[in-house]
Amino acid sequence: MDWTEKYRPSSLAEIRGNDKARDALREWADTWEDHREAVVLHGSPGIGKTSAAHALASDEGWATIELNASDSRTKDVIERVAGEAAKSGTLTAGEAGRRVVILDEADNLHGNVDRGGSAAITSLVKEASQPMILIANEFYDMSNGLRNACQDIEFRDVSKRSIVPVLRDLCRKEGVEYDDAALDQIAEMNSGDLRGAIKDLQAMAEGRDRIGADDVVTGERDKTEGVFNYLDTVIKEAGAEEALKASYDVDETPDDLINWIEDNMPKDYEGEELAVAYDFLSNADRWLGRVRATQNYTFWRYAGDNMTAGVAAARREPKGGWTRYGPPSYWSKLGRSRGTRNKRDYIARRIAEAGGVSMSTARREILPHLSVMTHHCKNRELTVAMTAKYELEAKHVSFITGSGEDTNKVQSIVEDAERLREERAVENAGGAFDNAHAGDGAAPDSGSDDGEPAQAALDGADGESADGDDADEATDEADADDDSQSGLTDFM
Ligand SMILES: Nc1ncnc2c1ncn2[C@@H]1O[C@H](COP(=O)(O)OP(=O)(O)OP(=O)(O)O)[C@@H](O)[C@H]1O
Repeated sequence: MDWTEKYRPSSLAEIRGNDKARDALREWADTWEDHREAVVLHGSPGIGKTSAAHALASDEGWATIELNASDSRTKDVIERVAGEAAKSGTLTAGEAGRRVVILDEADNLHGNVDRGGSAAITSLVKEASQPMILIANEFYDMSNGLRNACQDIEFRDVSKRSIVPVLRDLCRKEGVEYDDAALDQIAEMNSGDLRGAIKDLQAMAEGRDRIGADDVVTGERDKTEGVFNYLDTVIKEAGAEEALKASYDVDETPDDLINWIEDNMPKDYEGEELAVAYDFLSNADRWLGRVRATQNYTFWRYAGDNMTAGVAAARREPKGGWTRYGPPSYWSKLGRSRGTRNKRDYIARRIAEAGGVSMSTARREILPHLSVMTHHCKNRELTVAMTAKYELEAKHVSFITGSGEDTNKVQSIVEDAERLREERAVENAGGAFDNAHAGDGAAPDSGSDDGEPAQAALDGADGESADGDDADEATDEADADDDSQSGLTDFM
């Protein structure tokens, strides 16, 4: 059995490393009758938000119902639960009949925004006759209205100091011996993610009576070895079916595997086969998105089929020789934790909307390119222009440029961008009847048409990626170029 489930805290007292949040949550519950507000628990994945919600309910003797915010059925269910409970509430005085709704992924309503998802959830939250606990990774990805309708409690990453004793305790309960250094290392590797640390510990304990410091390192190495073999099979030689079989031996989730394939496949594939393989990867990506939105892990299969059998089937001719495959780049890896993935996807969405390109072009080609050009805000003018065009907040600028969110540099860029946007709004108001902009809902854009790489990337149609080196080339070029040249015109 999964240790994270087996040892899931059953009472708030067992939640580690977030004492302040824990006390605030209890206080919220104890005073719920008076304020009747929902609460949102927010913070990185794996630090105990969902566990705290359930533990609280168990402490209070409340029944729970857990729903996913982006699921289209959620609204109906909440209405039913809230309605029913309201009725029974009149019969049973006191709290015995209380039900708490736990609403996961409250920051992931984008897919539903068009259909009024966020507004619908907000009004439910406001009207609910029962306590509601919302869970989010990124508080600021929630709509303004939804944020304002809730109290909020921040969960912080669980410090290494709090993780190690949990691991030690689990080892004792499971009768596994350990080196302190090994547990230290596991805690370190998982930087704040207690669930990740527990999962690593369990994986390492399998088939061993003792976890030594060496095992921790070996564990990592073995894992990578497996991926290289898998890549060799899928990219170089296997048919679809054989490729699928190889994927059963890899110790990586499809979420991680797609990054490995995406970064290494273009080293061997070219032309038409590359384009077809990219299509399969986009399909896989969509299935991964569905898993994230619904937590329905059976979809992983479809993601796996697309990225494995699909990529193998796209190959037109056998690939010989030896290729230097490498671990996923910084940019692909960023997708690994839900927090950063949300930020990355938010920016990609802004780029896609403003530039009329697909999300995947925005994410895989334009975003890395912008990042190189604005690294540490070195090209300030461009960074301001980008911030204005895509209407980015400080945290997004920080994400793209690598400069700290709270630094003066980033803050002043956001302010200047705001000013720039206002100036342009005034200019544009003057030319509101200008047909040249008719139907262009995006931020003002002079639409220069020279052949700069950034321009090409920003205009790039999705199907263009027949030459998979495009993105790399564009990035290299930007690196080598004088930054003030490339792409600037597009924002100005
Ligand atoms: N603070 C904590 N104290 C004790 N156990 C924890 C804590 N955080 C995580 N865990 C362990 O990790 C598992 C998963 O945690 P949980 O699902 O509550 O995290 P989460 O913050 O809600 O993550 P996500 O945002 O991904 O849902 C729990 O079942 C428990 O075993």
